[in-house]
Amino acid sequence: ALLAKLQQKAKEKLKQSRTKPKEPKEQKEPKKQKEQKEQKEQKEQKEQKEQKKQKEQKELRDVKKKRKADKSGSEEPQRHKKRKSEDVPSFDSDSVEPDEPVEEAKKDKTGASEKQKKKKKNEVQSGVCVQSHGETETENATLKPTPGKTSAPTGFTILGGFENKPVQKVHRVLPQWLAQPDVIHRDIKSNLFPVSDIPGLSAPLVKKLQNNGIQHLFPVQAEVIPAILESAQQGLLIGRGGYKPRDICVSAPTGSGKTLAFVIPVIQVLTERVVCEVRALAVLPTKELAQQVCKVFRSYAEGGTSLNVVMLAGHKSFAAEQASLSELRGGTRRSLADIVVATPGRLVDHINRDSGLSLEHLRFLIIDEADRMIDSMHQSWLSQVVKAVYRSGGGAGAVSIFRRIEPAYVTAASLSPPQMPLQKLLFSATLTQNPEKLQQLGLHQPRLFSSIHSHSGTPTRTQGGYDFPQGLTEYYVPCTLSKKPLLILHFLLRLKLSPILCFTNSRETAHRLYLLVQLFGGVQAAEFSSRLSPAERKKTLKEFEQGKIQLMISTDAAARGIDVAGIKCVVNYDAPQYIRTYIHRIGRTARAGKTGMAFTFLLGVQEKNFLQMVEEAGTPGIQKQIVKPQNLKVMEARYEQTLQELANAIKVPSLNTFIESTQRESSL
Ligand SMILES: Nc1ncnc2c1ncn2[C@@H]1O[C@H](COP(=O)(O)OP(=O)(O)OP(=O)(O)O)[C@@H](O)[C@H]1O
Repeated sequence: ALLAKLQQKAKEKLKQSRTKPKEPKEQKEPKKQKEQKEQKEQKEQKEQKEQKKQKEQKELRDVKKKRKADKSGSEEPQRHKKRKSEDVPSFDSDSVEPDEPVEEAKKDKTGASEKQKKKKKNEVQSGVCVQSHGETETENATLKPTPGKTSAPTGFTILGGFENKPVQKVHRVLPQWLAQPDVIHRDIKSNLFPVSDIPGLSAPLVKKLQNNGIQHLFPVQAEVIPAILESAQQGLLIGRGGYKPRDICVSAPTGSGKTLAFVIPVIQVLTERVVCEVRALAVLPTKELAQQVCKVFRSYAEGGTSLNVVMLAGHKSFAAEQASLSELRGGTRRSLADIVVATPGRLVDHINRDSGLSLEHLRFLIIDEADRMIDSMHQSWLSQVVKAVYRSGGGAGAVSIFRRIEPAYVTAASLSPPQMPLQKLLFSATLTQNPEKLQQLGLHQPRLFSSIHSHSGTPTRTQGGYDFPQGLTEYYVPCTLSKKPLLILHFLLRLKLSPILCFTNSRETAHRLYLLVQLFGGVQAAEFSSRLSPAERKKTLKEFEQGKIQLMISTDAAARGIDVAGIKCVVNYDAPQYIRTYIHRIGRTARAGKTGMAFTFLLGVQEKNFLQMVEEAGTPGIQKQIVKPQNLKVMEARYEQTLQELANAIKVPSLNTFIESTQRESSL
């Protein structure tokens, strides 16, 4: 307006100068002074107005603030501060925030306040990447590009986050049933329970146990037997209260008596059955284990019950197994088996070839060596079994208790109609704690029984570790490859540690060592591996058990579950590669509360890794056992001669080749 006024005045002046004669110079000066004076006055008035406006705004804000403070007296000061900007409705870019010190409120060249800059700096430090929109976007639009910084082309401003930050440790959180198991005491000897005191155990079975020389039950049996019996309290056809019973998982050390923990309750529950149908199925990973478990089932089924136990493990021809499963009478097929003990491969064969194995009445599915069986899930044996169990669907009438429909989801509706339950019972000395692996088993409200670790006397469960038998003493023997055979001979002939169960990592090593010991003489040895037929293996095991064999050299075929009484010493001729293998191997001794020793021969390169692996597994302690070279010297001459004989016998061109091949196989 001032400019327009001045222009107007200039125009008028020009007009006057054209019409009027020019005034003398002295007359011009006062006019200019007058104009400057006017401008000054106008400026002062404007400044006064501005100050007044600011003062009013401040007063208004103060009043509002005071009111708010009265209203929410308990509010945190930080939150209150944050609201300041919200409380100032007419805050524009030119006004100075009155509550802040003047320096802080000062604007920089780009128009952003110090406070805003600080906020931005914090965001950069915390590595936040925010999308700029609304107010921030406008700010960005007016921001002049700073050297070294690139503005984001897509509406996103990258504020940083490239610097190294410490990675947060992820802690494993187990489901409650895995994290809080029912505790089983690991110390067998001081936790024996008289058989007659076990709740729910029938008198005939108590008698049978006593007749078999069992006066007391081991901790795992005292916990698990009543739990299984309780879940079948209402009989075979219906779960307790009409509901499906909980599945049971048991993790207890090797040799702690897990077999009887499922054999006894299953026999007791099935004794009440009227019609013979397959109601219990035990699945085990190897033929030898199936035979062993079958033997235990038979010993408790015979005399006193009419239960039939059938084994499907390939020890007989398929046709012979088929004949033992069912018979045709009066045009209808009748089951001849109440309890089936099987290996997964043979079991699936019988299901697929419809050999007369009906699982529609199955009440107990026992998975022994469960972790190993989960590993073999790729064979999909479990899904085939479950399919066979629910094959009849709703055929026997919609509300009949014989109706069996595989529950997809557990809901009130799916659980309310009573139906014949299928209960899974899992057993292992090294049961996985991996919920993802366990999920493959489709467990229903599982209940875990697990042994305790009591180094300090306080019962605490091994975290991520394993349980070792109480009576076991572990040793490792540092050695060289060429001295290994001499060491085993030293253990047998000089230390008199027989019977020894010796493990190698391959059947070739087992075979060569067997030949070497045979040629050396003075020791009754045998090998046990897939080189032998099932019948030969059975014979070897029997002879070993009878004490006819002093040294049994085996692959991991005998590492799991094999129960041979009287093994004093286990030798890991080749160090095992996995901790689970180690635990099962050494668990062939110190069984049923007895004592035993386990030696592991370690090459220099293996020592560190092996000891770390065993330590992490929670070993109560592994001792170093040094065999002095002079102790082996007496046998060396004979040993060299034997090696030559062996080289000729197995037609290996030179001794070096023998040693080299052994080296290759036994390297970790
Ligand atoms: N209550 C008991 N009293 C005496 N001996 C028992 C008792 N229970 C089991 N045993 C014996 O203890 C030994 C080990 O039992 P079992 O084979 O069931 O152990 P396990 O826990 O299955 O071992 P693994 O994990 O190695 O398979 C067997 O010889 C068995 O006869």
